[in-house]
Amino acid sequence: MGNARNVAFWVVLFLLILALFNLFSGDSSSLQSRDISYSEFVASVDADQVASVTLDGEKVRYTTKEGSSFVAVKPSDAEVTNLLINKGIPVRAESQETSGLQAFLLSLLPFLLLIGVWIYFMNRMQGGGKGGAMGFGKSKAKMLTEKHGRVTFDDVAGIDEAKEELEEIVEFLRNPQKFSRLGGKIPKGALLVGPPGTGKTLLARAIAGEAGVPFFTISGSDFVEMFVGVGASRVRDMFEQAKKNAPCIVFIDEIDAVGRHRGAGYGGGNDEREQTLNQLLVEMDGFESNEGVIILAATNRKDVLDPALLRPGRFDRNVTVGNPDIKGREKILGVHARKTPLGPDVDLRIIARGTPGFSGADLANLVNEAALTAARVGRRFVTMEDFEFAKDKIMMGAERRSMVMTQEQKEMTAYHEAGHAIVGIHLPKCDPVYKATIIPRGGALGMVMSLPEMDRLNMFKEECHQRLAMAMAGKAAEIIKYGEDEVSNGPAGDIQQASGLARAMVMQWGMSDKVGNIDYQEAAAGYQGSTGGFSVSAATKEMIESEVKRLIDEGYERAVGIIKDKGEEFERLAQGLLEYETLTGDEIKRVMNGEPPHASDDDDGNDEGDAPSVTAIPKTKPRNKPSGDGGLEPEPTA
Ligand SMILES: Nc1ncnc2c1ncn2[C@@H]1O[C@H](COP(=O)(O)OP(=O)(O)OP(=O)(O)O)[C@@H](O)[C@H]1O
Ligand SMILES: [Zn+2]
Repeated sequence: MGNARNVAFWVVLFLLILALFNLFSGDSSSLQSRDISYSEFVASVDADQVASVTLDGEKVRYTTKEGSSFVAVKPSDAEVTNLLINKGIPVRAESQETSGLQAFLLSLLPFLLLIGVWIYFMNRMQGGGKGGAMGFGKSKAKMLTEKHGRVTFDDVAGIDEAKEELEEIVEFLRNPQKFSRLGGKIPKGALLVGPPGTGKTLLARAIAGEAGVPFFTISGSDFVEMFVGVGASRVRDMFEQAKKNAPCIVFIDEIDAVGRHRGAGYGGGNDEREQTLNQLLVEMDGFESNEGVIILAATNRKDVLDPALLRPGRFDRNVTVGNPDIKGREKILGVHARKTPLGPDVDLRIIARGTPGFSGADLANLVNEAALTAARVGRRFVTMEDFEFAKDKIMMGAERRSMVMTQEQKEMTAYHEAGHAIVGIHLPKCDPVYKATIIPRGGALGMVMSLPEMDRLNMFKEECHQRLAMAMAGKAAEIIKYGEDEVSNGPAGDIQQASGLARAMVMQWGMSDKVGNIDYQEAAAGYQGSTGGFSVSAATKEMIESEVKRLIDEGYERAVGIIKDKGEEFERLAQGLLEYETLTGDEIKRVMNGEPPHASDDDDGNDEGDAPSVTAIPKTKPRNKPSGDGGLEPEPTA
């Protein structure tokens, strides 16, 4: 490949030189030429002396046999031609004496220049050197080695769950034989899903670092090329390279760039991208999991990925990498502050508490900004004030404004989620609440999760009613706490969910006596013009709507009743969420009863500053892991 590129390069260079040479030699003859008037021309032109005459646009050019050439402005072609014919001199029109090869090359020149520029850019796109102009299909995967700094699990904090899930891959890479001997099934690939800056890349590098294997990194967008077939051959090459270096890790960042749902591209099909994706699927099927190549990919848009990518044998393992909670943030700050001298007043817990919604990258940035601030004023260590300054700078920056909650928003979210949780806990047919959080996630400011969330085969009427109450409990809580006028748009998602459920109850499941056991779902489809719909009278529509509203209203009233009834628990839980941000099911129950959420101590070996209520708890209980995203431990209540 490299040879072909070289040959092309030299050919072009040669042609360019030739062209330039001819250009100059052409010019050199005209350098000796002299402009003369037409009358002079008429007087001087003589058949015995003239070697050649050319009519060239506005001018007539002739060369004498002695070698000097003359240019005259001509009145008209006909006149000159007549003159020359009279004098017996042959005439050539519109072509230069030095025509032939030179003219040909000159006409070629712009074209050659274009080729040169094109080759230059192709080389640049290939990342210079090795790929070569003819090597478009070369993988652009970059290999990071120890030279680039070894990253280990110690450098990744606050996403312990994700780490644990990937631990197995590290084991496997360290000792592939052990696994294949036991016939264990090793995933070929894992998909790291999470918002930007949460440490997906870092985690992938840490796996390679822990296992001591090479790490190849490539971005999904590197595969996207305008030439059909290039992306596919890059994929092929990447896998070849990886197999040669096995055991190793290949990390494809932003896989959604290639992995989008086929046929769902912008403006219809995109052959090149589809071919690339197909090649990726083929390659993933084509190697055995025991070959020691693990493909990790990252995305924050799992929903747009082609389902084929997620099938068993491909990226069948999904690891969610979420934004860290308060404890996670503290740990991440700790990691990044390792090499930063901190002043005695710096308390990372307090910083963590003041940075809800910050991602790992934001926190890294925060430490960096604080260090810069300290350096600017000439301090030798970073103080709390520097952190405050840096935080303001980052939070007021445009980027994360939407993600980062103000204290008021945070409080409102806490009450909202506490409402959901209290109602969920006191309604026996609701699935058990296993987690409540006020950390923004996706489009939601917070959430209460109950298990099992889906896969219900049948739903009973009372259960549906209770679910409606739980869905409306967020809004009920906001109104109880802040009054009718202060309610936010936070419950929009809840209302959507409740409406969907209530409609299904009325229109599909025959759970409204008034409407009866008639399926109106089909009729509803008919409204939108699909065939097979039957028409429904206005009165019936009205009845359906009023029944849907009645069910939701009943749910809402029920929620209000429970929250008011359990006012004290509600208040405690909201405050607990404000303080701890994430609470597991057990912790919720404890907080509701006025106990500290966690029955264990903190694990940093530093008990100073811990609240007395915390240290009073026996320390023997093993630290229990919440099922959510990250640990949660008591905070000092200073
Ligand atoms: N959990 C974490 N622990 C320590 N540092 C982190 C963590 N998350 C992010 N960081 C810091 O943020 C930087 C950027 O993170 P990284 O590039 O891994 O995020 P990402 O999830 O891959 O983001 P993107 O989706 O934008 O590529 C890291 O280099 C690291 O300094
Ligand atoms: Zn809600």
